[in-house]
Amino acid sequence: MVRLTGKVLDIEYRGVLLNRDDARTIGVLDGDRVELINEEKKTVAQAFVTTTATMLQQGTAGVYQVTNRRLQLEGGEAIEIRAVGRPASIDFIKKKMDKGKLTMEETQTIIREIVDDTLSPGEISAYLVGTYINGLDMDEIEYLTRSAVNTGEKLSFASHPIVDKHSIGGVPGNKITLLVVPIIVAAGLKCPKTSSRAITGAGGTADLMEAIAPVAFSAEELQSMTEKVGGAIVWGGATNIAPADDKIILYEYPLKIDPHGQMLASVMAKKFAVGADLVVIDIPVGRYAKVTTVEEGRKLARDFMELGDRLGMRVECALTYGEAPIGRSIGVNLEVAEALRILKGEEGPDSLIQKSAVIAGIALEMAGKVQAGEGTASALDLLTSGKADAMMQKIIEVQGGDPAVTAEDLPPGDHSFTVNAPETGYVVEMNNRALITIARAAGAPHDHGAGIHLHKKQGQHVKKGDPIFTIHADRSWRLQKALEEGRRLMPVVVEGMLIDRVPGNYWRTPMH
Ligand SMILES: O=P(O)(O)OC[C@H]1O[C@H](OP(=O)(O)O)[C@H](O)[C@@H]1O
Ligand SMILES: O=c1cc[nH]c(=O)[nH]1
Repeated sequence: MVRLTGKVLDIEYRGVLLNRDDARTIGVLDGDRVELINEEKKTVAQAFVTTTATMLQQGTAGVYQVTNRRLQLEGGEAIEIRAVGRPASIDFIKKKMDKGKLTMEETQTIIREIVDDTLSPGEISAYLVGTYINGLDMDEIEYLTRSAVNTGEKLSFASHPIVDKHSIGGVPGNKITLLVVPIIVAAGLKCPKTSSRAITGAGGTADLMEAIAPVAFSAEELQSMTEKVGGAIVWGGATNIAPADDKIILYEYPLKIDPHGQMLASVMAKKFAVGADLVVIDIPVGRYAKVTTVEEGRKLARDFMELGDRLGMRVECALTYGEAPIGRSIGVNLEVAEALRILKGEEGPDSLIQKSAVIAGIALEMAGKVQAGEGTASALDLLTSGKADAMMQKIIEVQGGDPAVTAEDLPPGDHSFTVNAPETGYVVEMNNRALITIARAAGAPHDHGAGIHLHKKQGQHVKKGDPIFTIHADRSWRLQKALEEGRRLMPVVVEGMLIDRVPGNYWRTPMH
């Protein structure tokens, strides 16, 4: 055991930086694990070793911010450091990479070490890719779900039922939670909704909600907000509810992957941990969605229901149309503005209103609020009567946002480019995946003004020169990046007499 002086490094990363001479004394090489002890607080972290003796003064250990959250150093305290062996999970990750079946104990160890920040980004990615390529069977998915819940906190409500919804994502513009949750709560049900940030998309529900209210709350706060107004829409990554989830999503996001077993566990762990009794799952089906055929969607629905049975939750799934974006907007401000307009009774796209009403309607029927077959109409009634809007205002307020927020407070980015129809004809294809790539290149979801507004949708007739969609960005270099992606991907196909024109010169005239 070696004693060094702790120095907090103002870098949002995990690990500890050691002077190469101290590393030699401790007996570790760059990348090895060390245990760090600050009085009663301990953690295991990866050591990074300086290549010169002067980069970090000998006798000092530089602790990165993520690791310091466990040690809580202010700087200048003496900390004890010793070498420890490689994490136990690495053998289990290797087992999955070799197509093995993981036990409950092995899964629990992997998840515990992810939550404790013991595993390095490379090891977490190896685990994810192992599960992506070799899959997880239903036992392994149940172990993963239980482990994700056991490593965090659970909510416990005195009155039931607790109703929840979740979308598997994969379709752009899917802002339905901003309508579905207030409808469910306006019907008198409790819905403590936790959402993730974008995984494969250009804006997850947590990203969207954050534009109008804080979303980072503890499990206790989520419970008390739900008890007070009936519901809330928060970011799962801040709650300590299934805390492994967000740490896993962090490595799925750049790869744009959402492995089947991880997705089931991620969604259902969040439902189980909030104590949900009744759950509606939205499964968008479309050529460029996560689920490409109805058969695949039915199989996934059965998996969700089986997992629900094993965990004691009643699950119903809706296979929804995922060929085209939902509504006419993609990206944070554009999507939230579209949802707020509908809540305020202004006109909005049918695809968004109908989908939200169908999903909320299933929840109302499951909870016995209405007879079977009457859910959609009842949900629409709650939406058009303004009751869902009043409820959304309460939810925004209880989360610390401004309940008077309107669509006008959420402007699209100033830098824009409109793509016009090259020919008269029909919009025969909208490639969802390409639209997401373009929106992300424009800066979504980090830049709230970034995204795409669709003037036309699949199947609509356009005249030559009609605007088809506008890309918005907060920064001009981001807009240029988005245009490069657009030229490469050609996300919209208008079919008239001309099948294609190379290069597509409709990308050439910027409109501001
Ligand atoms: O980025 P992609 O992969 O599209 O999906 C991720 C989104 O889907 C789910 O939506 P919700 O929480 O049910 O609204 C997640 O929580 C997240 O917001
Ligand atoms: O919350 C979610 C949604 C989709 N996929 C996941 O892995 N988690």
